[in-house]
Amino acid sequence: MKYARWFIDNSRGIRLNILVRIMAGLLQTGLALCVVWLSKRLIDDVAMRGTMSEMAVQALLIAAAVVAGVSIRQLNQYLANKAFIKKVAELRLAIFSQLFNRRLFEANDIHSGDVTSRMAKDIDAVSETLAVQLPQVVVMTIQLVGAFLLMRWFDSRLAWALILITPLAIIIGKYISHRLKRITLSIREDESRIMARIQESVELNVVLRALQGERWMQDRVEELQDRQTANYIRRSRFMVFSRFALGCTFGLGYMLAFVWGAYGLRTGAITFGVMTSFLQLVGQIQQPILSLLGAFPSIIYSTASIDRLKEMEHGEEKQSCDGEDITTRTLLGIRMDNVTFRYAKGDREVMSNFSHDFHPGTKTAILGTTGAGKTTLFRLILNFIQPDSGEVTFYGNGFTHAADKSLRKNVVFVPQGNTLISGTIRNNLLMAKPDASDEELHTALHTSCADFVFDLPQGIDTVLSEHGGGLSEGQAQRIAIARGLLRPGAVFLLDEISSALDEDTERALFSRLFATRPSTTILLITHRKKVASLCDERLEI
Ligand SMILES: Nc1ncnc2c1ncn2[C@@H]1O[C@H](COP(=O)(O)OP(=O)(O)OP(=O)(O)O)[C@@H](O)[C@H]1O
Repeated sequence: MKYARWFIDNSRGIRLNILVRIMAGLLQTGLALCVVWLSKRLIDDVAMRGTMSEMAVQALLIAAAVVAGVSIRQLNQYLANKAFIKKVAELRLAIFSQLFNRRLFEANDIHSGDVTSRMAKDIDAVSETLAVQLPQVVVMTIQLVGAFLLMRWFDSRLAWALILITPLAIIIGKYISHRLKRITLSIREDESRIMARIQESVELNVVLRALQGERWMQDRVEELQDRQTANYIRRSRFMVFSRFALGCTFGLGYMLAFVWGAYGLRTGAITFGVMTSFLQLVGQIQQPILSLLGAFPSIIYSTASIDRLKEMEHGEEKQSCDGEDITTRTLLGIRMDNVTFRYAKGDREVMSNFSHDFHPGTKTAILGTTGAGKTTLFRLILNFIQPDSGEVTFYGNGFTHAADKSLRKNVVFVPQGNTLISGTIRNNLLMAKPDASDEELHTALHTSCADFVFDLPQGIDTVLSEHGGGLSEGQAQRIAIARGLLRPGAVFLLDEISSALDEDTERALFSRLFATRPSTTILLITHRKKVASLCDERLEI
């Protein structure tokens, strides 16, 4: 039921397309049944007693119905492709935007390689079911009912005999669906693990080679690959078995119709026309049933994918107000009152009853041993994580507000490490302020001591590869600082931004920064005493 709800909710945007295809499918069914009826008339009435011209008219009618049927099928195919492409794009965008709303630093975070796999394979699987398979199932069901009713009109006993096979198909289907879903889930999970390993191998290629860990990594991928292959084969065997069982059932059904018809012809109970119709109708009942059986595994696979996509929706970031950014022009201070925090239940407390007041406009150096909780402090201020108890409050001239996502516009955060993306230096900077003028970009680069950019042959339009590839660590760090400087914000959170800089550049950087931002409240994490001595306050964590 929950899957039905998901499909209904997500059919938005392609409902008209689906409706048109169902109507077209109905028309197609009507035409196919018309062909059956016209064939019967051609044989029983026109061929036996009619004139040549009547026969020609009848044959033309059949040909027209056949051509119309084929045209509608092609149109259906085209519309199905269109709906599929549209749904994939829509779902991908929706899931992509959720990436920026999910709660961060959760214990059960999904691996980035897994996210990539879900965004490709799972989205394709559910879109295929939603846009292609399900509408086809509706049409096939209608076709089945239509053919059944027409057959009942010709000979009700035979129709019932054939339809009795269906419960058998349902029982077999139910038996395999449960196992099929389990195998599919484990195939998808392994796919995610493989993608995660591949992604890490690309990203940490140099490290792996230096550690001579290539063989180790290849063995891990091979293990996963072997397990996945075994599951794929298990699933195929399962499908072969089920198709064999169902194929036999329907094959026998066809034979039953054939023998029944032959017997009827012998006893004179039916005409040659009825016999022809029988055989056509048996085909028309079998074909939708077989198509339904074909659609069945894909639908099962896609329910596994829905579960995996839903997992990505979970854990929306908390926000106290209605999502509007709050921007304040006053100087801002940050007060931490008795803050206690641990990352997950059972973990040790990273912070216990921590209190401190970062006064408006002050520059505070935050020092402490590795793992003491300095970065965690920044995450709390940015509200990426929330205290288990205690409060983090922003305050200023007549302004007080609990730390919240809506206040992020007032905070500039420059994390440690290389955080540049591929593309030009300009684009890396514009990410922080899309409408920044050239002058603003130049000023930011100068303040962050990144003047070296102007000496590059392509200057600010130099193209970088992944993670700012093409630059040294220290150069990338300074561009990341310039990017932060383009943001508005009365509070700067700088996490070891000068760790890759030489002493002279580091001193120049902080003196330019403090000179150009005299009233900005700056919290900077550092391990260097010299940097700390440039600040108004020191906080040991
Ligand atoms: N996402 C997380 N999940 C669980 N524990 C975490 C997570 N991030 C950090 N921790 C733990 O919280 C503690 C504080 O980490 P934090 O990154 O704040 O330290 P730090 O003082 O910034 O260290 P460093 O100077 O090495 O950057 C560490 O013991 C770390 O193991």
